[in-house]
Amino acid sequence: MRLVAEMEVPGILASAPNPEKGLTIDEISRETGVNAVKFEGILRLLVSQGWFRESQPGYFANSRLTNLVKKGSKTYFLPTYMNNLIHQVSASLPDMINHSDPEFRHSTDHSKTAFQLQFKTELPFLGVNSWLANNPSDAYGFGQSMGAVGLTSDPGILADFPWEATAEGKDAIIDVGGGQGTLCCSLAAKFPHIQAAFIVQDLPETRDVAERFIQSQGQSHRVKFQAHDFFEPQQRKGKNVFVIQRVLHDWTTEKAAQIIGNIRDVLDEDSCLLIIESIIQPSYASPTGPSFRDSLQHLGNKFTSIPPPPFIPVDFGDSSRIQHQVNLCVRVFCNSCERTLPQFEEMIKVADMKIKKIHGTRSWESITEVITT
Ligand SMILES: C[S@@+](CC[C@H](N)C(=O)[O-])C[C@H]1O[C@@H](n2cnc3c(N)ncnc32)[C@H](O)[C@@H]1O
Repeated sequence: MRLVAEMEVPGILASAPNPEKGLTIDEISRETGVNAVKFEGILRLLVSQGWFRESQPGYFANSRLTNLVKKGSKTYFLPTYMNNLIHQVSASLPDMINHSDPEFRHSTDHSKTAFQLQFKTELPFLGVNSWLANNPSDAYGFGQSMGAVGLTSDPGILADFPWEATAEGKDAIIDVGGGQGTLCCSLAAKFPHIQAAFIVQDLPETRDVAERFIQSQGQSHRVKFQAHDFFEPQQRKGKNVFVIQRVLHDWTTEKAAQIIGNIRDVLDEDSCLLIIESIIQPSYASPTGPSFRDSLQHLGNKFTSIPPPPFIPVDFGDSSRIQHQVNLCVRVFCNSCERTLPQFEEMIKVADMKIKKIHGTRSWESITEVITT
């Protein structure tokens, strides 16, 4: 994917005399200078996964998916930066899990991961004084990639939660560890009537990528960046909606509890905390279970374990692939994980809080409302 994205194959096929028909492998080879025989096998594999089409024997054309890897598209950094980094680091996953030192194998330290093994560094991947903090171009690539991931989850997150009612009468919606501000920008664009300010809190090195992104979305007047270390006391007090998305999965239970504890300290009856993150379900399948019709009766606008029909896994198999993939990503980079419901409850209990409600969404993540005990 990195190869075709960097070679700008989508653009080359889009400028073919007939883009529906596309180009032959020899024509692509003439345009790009790569070896036709070597490149054809790569294109065929990508066709089999839907990334391109073979419009007629020997002709390759763009598919709808190709737009995702087009230069200039919002998702361009996934094939060209993040997936590449994930592939490099994943190569050391076996050496992390089965490390010769038992202390390393059982460590929960975020400096004892596949990332440090692969990159031969002592620095943790992200956070204060991390590898990202010391490598601005990587911080930029990572910020852009997180923004692209946001595009995959924002539609469901926005559609399946009462954002306008929750923001009513509030001073601000504050996205803690909000990266480049994708969620705030998506919320601001979809809900023009929300009066509350949108604040993206993240480390100072994220400011540049965040402010550029917010400006590119035309939201600089409503969405503001604020440098804030979430291990320090929360500075924003008042009537606020705190949101924390895809952050707690980067940290151990104790550290994650510390992060939400700092938000808990400023919560009162006029403010709330929403955790947006996946909840991992078991993957076993049983030969017994309700009919499809009865199973679907359990679907509703709240998190619930839907009883699977016979031979369908509890996590609905491949539908939960992204959650399991992200689970391993945070393992290789941060020595942490996506949580199961009991692990989620444990983290919230350690922070001396409790779950009010878990909202299932059509995204791959749930929205968990958390309150003080
Ligand atoms: C996995 S990214 C998630 C970003 C964003 N919430 C999203 O969903 O796209 C984790 C974010 O936490 C930020 N972060 C890490 N350590 C932090 C700290 N100590 N204080 C504030 N933000 C931090 C990183 O800069 C990064 O933007």
